[in-house]
Amino acid sequence: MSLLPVAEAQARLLALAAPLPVETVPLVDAVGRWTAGNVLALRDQPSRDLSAMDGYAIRYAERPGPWTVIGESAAGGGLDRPLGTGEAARIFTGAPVPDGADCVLVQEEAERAGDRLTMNGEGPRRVGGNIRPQGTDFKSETILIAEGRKIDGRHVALAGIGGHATVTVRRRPRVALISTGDELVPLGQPTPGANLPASNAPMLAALLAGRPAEVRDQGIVPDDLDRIAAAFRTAAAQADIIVTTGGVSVGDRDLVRPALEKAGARLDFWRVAMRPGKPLLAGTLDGAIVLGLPGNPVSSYVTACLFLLPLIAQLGGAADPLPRPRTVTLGAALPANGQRQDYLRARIENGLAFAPDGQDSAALMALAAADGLIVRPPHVPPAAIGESVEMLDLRDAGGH
Ligand SMILES: Nc1nc2c(c(=O)[nH]1)N[C@H]1C(S)=C(S)[C@@H](COP(=O)(O)OP(=O)(O)OC[C@H]3O[C@@H](n4cnc5c(N)ncnc54)[C@H](O)[C@@H]3O)O[C@H]1N2
Ligand code: MOO
Repeated sequence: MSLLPVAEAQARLLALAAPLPVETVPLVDAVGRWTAGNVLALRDQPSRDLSAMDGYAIRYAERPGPWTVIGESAAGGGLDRPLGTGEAARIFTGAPVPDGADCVLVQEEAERAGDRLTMNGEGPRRVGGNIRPQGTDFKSETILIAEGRKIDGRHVALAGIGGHATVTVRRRPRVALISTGDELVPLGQPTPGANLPASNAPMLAALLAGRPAEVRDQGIVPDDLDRIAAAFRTAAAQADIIVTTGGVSVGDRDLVRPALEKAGARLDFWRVAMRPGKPLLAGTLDGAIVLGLPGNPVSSYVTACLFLLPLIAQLGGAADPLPRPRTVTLGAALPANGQRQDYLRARIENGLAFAPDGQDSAALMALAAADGLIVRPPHVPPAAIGESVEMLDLRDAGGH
């Protein structure tokens, strides 16, 4: 099999993923998930003409007064009768404007003595001054949040004001994590000889924390065909996504691919034209989607950002599941690139992007210090200082 271009591999992976069934949840619980349909306003906002200021409801043509104050309109309340000629009403921010009034005189520009009110200053600039007319933010039936948008606090406010307490989203995918490798020991355990803490699964769990996924770590499985195949079958019975790390390259101990076949999976692709992350593998096993990430921690992280997060977004019904790069300006030159799309760990300093040495796919120091990944397409020529390049933000990877 030759190396698949990154965009093609992403498209093939997402094509394996149909959005999950819907569920209706309280608005706040939907944060970070994607709307499963358009969210329509159930009411006008404002529901009627409201005052934008504390002051007096008056008739514009009657400035500068005097007026007789006949009552009060407070937020949630109102005046029990329309204003007549020469009449004004005390009014507060958010309170309904009484019939007969057409603007609000702010109290800083009002002079009041008992019931007698006069204007003291410029007053409202126009008919309708200091009034928020009914339906100016939105009218009933307006699309407040389009299908497939990621919900955040702004949408909670918008849908909430629009009359909703709940929203319909997709069920969270269940993600099973399997770490493969004879050399691995759980975090914090002794590492005699060439043993190594198994940091990939905790790293992935951390990447998914706060995102819509139910993560289950199935632990470490040694490099044994039958045991990896058995782990696959256990995972397939309870997960929507099975993520393995390690064992996807070409060594004799790289058994994830044969174990998948043994478990009865269908391989969709293996090996992508990217650095890091070349040996990435994807397939399906029963109803689950299998993503085999390379064992090198940086390769694992970068492929998770570029494939696992978009997959979760796709299953969640995101309209735009792929991460969006932004343009940055280079602070140091970059060499020409080879046949694989490069994702360089980069820092932003004084507004310029630098990709320091230490780009090895096992080098966690550079990853941990990085602000983003500079994307270098295959076969691009050298890039000079001041040139624009694309960068993926590592703080917000995937699933808009
Ligand atoms: N002859 C070739 N060798 C390699 C190729 C190749 O094309 N031809 N590809 C290289 C590339 S690129 C990568 S990336 C690695 C990925 O290999 P695997 O996915 O098979 O990973 P492993 O060999 O199992 O492990 C690689 C490395 O990562 C460490 N590791 C593994 N799991 C974990 C974990 N859970 N937490 C922390 N670290 C982990 C492991 O100890 C190894 O050091 O293959 C190249 N080789
Ligand atoms: O693709 Mo590997 O991730 O270059 O080291």
